[in-house]
Amino acid sequence: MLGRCAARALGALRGLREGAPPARSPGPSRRLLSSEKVSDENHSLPKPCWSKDMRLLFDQFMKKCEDGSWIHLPSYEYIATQRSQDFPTFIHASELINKEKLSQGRLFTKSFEDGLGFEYVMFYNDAEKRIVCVFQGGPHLQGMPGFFHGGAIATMIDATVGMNAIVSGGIVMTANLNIDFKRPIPLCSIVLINSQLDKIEGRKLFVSCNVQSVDKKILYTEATSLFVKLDLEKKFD
Ligand SMILES: CCCCC/C=C\C/C=C\CCCCCCCC(=O)SCCNC(=O)CCNC(=O)[C@H](O)C(C)(C)COP(=O)(O)OP(=O)(O)OC[C@H]1O[C@@H](n2cnc3c(N)ncnc32)[C@H](O)[C@@H]1OP(=O)(O)O
Repeated sequence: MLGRCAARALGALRGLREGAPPARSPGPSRRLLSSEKVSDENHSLPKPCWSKDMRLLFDQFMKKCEDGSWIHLPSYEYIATQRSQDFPTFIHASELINKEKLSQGRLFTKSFEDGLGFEYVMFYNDAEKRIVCVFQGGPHLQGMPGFFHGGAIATMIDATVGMNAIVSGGIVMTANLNIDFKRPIPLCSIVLINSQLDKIEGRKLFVSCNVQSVDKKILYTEATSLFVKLDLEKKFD
């Protein structure tokens, strides 16, 4: 059975999509799909730009979802601005940023054309408090020729450990992120980002992660992070 915090966070994630109907149930999605079905709405569903290997991994994880031990996490480009009152940081941002600009806000990882930037899908295991992200990076994420930019890797790590912290703790922000880049990651390869909630101390959530090749033979990156649950009474300057 899904923990209360995880259920609430998952329900909120679904309801945050621009124009999305309110989430009927905060429980996990039981809608099982395979890579043959293509959607351009929920970005964590198979798209034509996903490689065969990415689809294969998607199908393998969707199989693991069948007994409820793993949950396929949804992912959308836009966060409904009408829900922004729920988030103190957004309230502050809306005071500083032009309303029109704010309405153009889009999740950074979703700002590239299909296949050129960040293609990914995340799966959550509530019993083990971990998330696996299957990431296919596109050619526009290049740093050193032929390899991913370190900032692109950091972004995907932050997104994955961040999602783990959100599902475990609710509304959080990254306070600290330490990354060891051990091997360069070839451009356009598919990797697994394995994140794990290590401990919770009051408002602090400690999440670690590694980035591995799909065959798990190469350890590319390791990271540790600290997320802090936002104090809803506090105003940010
Ligand atoms: C449930 C609904 C979910 C809705 C989700 C909506 C959309 C989801 C869609 C996609 C999500 C994708 C995931 C993306 C993740 C990306 C996250 C980010 O990138 S966040 C952006 C980068 N981070 C920031 O800008 C944060 C800037 N910092 C701050 O705002 C603040 O410092 C703070 C982190 C909020 C903490 O400030 P606060 O005043 O609240 O706390 P304190 O300072 O009192 O600290 C509390 C506690 O933590 C310790 N702490 C704080 N910072 C650090 C640090 N850097 N290193 C070590 N320890 C730190 C501090 O010492 C206190 O500890 P203690 O209580 O023991 O004294």
